[in-house]
Amino acid sequence: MPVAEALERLLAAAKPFKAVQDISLNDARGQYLASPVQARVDVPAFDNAAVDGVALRYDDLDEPGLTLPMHLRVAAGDPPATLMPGQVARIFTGAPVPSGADTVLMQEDCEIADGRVRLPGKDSVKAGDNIRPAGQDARRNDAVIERGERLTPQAVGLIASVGESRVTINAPRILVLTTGDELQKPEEAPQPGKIYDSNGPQLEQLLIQSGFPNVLREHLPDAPELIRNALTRYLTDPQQRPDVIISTGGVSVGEEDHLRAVLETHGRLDFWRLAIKPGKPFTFGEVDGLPFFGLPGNPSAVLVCYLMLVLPTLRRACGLEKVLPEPVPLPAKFSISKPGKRQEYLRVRCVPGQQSLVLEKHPNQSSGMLSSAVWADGLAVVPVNETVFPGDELDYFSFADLL
Ligand SMILES: Nc1nc2c(c(=O)[nH]1)N[C@H]1C(S)=C(S)[C@@H](COP(=O)(O)OP(=O)(O)OC[C@H]3O[C@@H](n4cnc5c(N)ncnc54)[C@H](O)[C@@H]3O)O[C@H]1N2
Ligand code: MOO
Repeated sequence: MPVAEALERLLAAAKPFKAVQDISLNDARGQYLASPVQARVDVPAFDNAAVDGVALRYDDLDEPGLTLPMHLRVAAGDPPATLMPGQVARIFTGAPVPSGADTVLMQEDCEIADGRVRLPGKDSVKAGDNIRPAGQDARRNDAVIERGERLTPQAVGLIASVGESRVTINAPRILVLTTGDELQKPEEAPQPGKIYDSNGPQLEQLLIQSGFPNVLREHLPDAPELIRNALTRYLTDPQQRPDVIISTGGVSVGEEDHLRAVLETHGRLDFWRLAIKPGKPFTFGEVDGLPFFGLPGNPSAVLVCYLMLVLPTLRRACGLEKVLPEPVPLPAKFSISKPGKRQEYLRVRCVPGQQSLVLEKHPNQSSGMLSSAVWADGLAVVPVNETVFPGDELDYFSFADLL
């Protein structure tokens, strides 16, 4: 199955997460909103001065050089005041513009001395100059951030500006199951024939960095009975029941690859095997109504499948429409002379070229390697059946944009 079709099916199957949580805005950066935030107030709440200077009525500027006493002084935080025709007010940045005034002059553009101001003529000023109108940033009752949006620091600031101190976020619990008899924990001494688990730590950090911090992790041996028991335990314990399950390993064709069989008997297998490199044995299905992503065991396949297939699906379940960043077309600095049967995601670096940034490929693209993924700053996509020559443009996704 082509990658695009698999993604379409995953997104279509994504059901909104039921697990939501009401949290302090101070803890919300990086999280996905479960309901939109509505402005309680206009922002700014009142017309206010954008500069330090003088507030007046534009029509009072008919006589260039006219010198007037300043009747009022309004600073930020002062209550609203009123200005009569022919009067001017000393005003400071952020202060409410007095009713009756429609223009603010910057103090550098007029002469202020001894409580009086010498005014310029109309030709150097426009009515409304230097006033930030009420509601310019947000209007009362409007949604300032939509459901599904991921909260950036700026979004946190905007939500604070409309008077909200708490938000409701998506809070799915994600169970990560690593499988394989060959795996051992980092704290154990190296054993013959064994390798250290890197998928568990990598996947947990990918989830946390992309806004899903509620991760449970367990390692299981290559034993179908034990895998079934563990699933049953998680599914029947309300304290631990996940909203999503992601496994790594055991989805290929070998005799020790049991995950797919467990999925078929314990739940439902929707699809298996994609034209994606790395990640061919990617598996998707459902267990007890929960989405189940079976990622291959190779660590770089885990990275690519998570970023390109799993994360977009999690984001859609949060309510987000645009689940992948726009790729940037950039010229390759390398060639691939043999067309592939799978869409390939190359670990690349974006480096300065003669005319633009260009893509450099790591010389070793083995899906068992992670050092090339650490060297890389993103992924370049080579479509099925295509060759690449230096200068050909490829779609590039930076890790920073993807996460
Ligand atoms: N006869 C075939 N063999 C394989 C095929 C195939 O089409 N026919 N596909 C290959 C491809 S492509 C991939 S990808 C792998 C995926 O296999 P599995 O998903 O069943 O994964 P495992 O066999 O369990 O592991 C693959 C590889 O990754 C290592 N691994 C597993 N878990 C971890 C972990 N948590 N941390 C670090 N490394 C891990 C494991 O030791 C293996 O070396 O199948 C190919 N074979
Ligand atoms: O699909 Mo695999 O991850 O290329 O080795």
